[in-house]
Amino acid sequence: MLNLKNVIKSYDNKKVLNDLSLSIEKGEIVSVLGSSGSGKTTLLNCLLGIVDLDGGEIILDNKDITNEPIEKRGFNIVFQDYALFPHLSAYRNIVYGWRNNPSVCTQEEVDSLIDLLELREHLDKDIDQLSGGQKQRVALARTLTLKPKVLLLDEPLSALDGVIRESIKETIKTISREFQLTTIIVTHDPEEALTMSDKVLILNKGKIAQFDTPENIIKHPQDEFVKTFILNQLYIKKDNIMKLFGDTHA
Ligand SMILES: Nc1ncnc2c1ncn2[C@@H]1O[C@H](COP(=O)(O)OP(=O)(O)OP(=O)(O)O)[C@@H](O)[C@H]1O
Repeated sequence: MLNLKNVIKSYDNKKVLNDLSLSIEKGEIVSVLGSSGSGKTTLLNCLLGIVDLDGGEIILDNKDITNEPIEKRGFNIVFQDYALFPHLSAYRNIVYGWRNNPSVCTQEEVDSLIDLLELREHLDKDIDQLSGGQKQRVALARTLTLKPKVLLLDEPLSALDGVIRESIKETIKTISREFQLTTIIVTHDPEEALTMSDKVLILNKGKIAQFDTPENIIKHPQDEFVKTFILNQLYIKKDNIMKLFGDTHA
């Protein structure tokens, strides 16, 4: 279990994360949703250990990791741009971190990850020969060979279109279930957050507007921000599509 207790982070005397407390169960998929500047990336950076907290604690499996260095936390991230090495093949990218930590994962486990992510036929290809979805899967495989306790994904679907988005969504869900891997996804897209996650953390100006299941957020939005900002975006999308068919009462 991951616990945040009264987490505070300030920049220029302004609280960017303002007293966040929450618990995430092992194996849960949680999306962090909020408008630009709401503190999503800052929260990710605090979890990773890239920036220090100004107050509060981060507890992972009953251990206080607030002051642990990045490499000892057990968090791993797949960045929005995947951060793959363009001069290495897909396979060499996948095993890059594992080669330096071979005790973490067996060759059989690496092989089964490659199969799970349907990458076997692409292993010898250069990175620029891969589609966006294939690059995303290589980045996921590379991170998973390091057996993170918590997987962080920064806007994992933003560079992908329609069908591929849906297939990566399913892949992320499968990985999380199969490995009982706590997964935290940063996104600014309500549809993405609500359809991928067990719970959604909605941030508004560094505070928790609501931390709840997708169903509760839709059926019982906790405040005006959740109602007007998040749900309205979904209704606007739906309205726009219905207007195409001449239905103005969608
Ligand atoms: N290193 C920094 N120095 C000063 N201010 C910062 C720094 N990093 C972030 N901020 C400020 O903290 C606030 C939250 O930024 P953050 O990047 O966490 O938001 P976000 O929700 O990820 O936004 P976006 O969706 O646009 O990426 C913003 O007002 C930003 O200007």
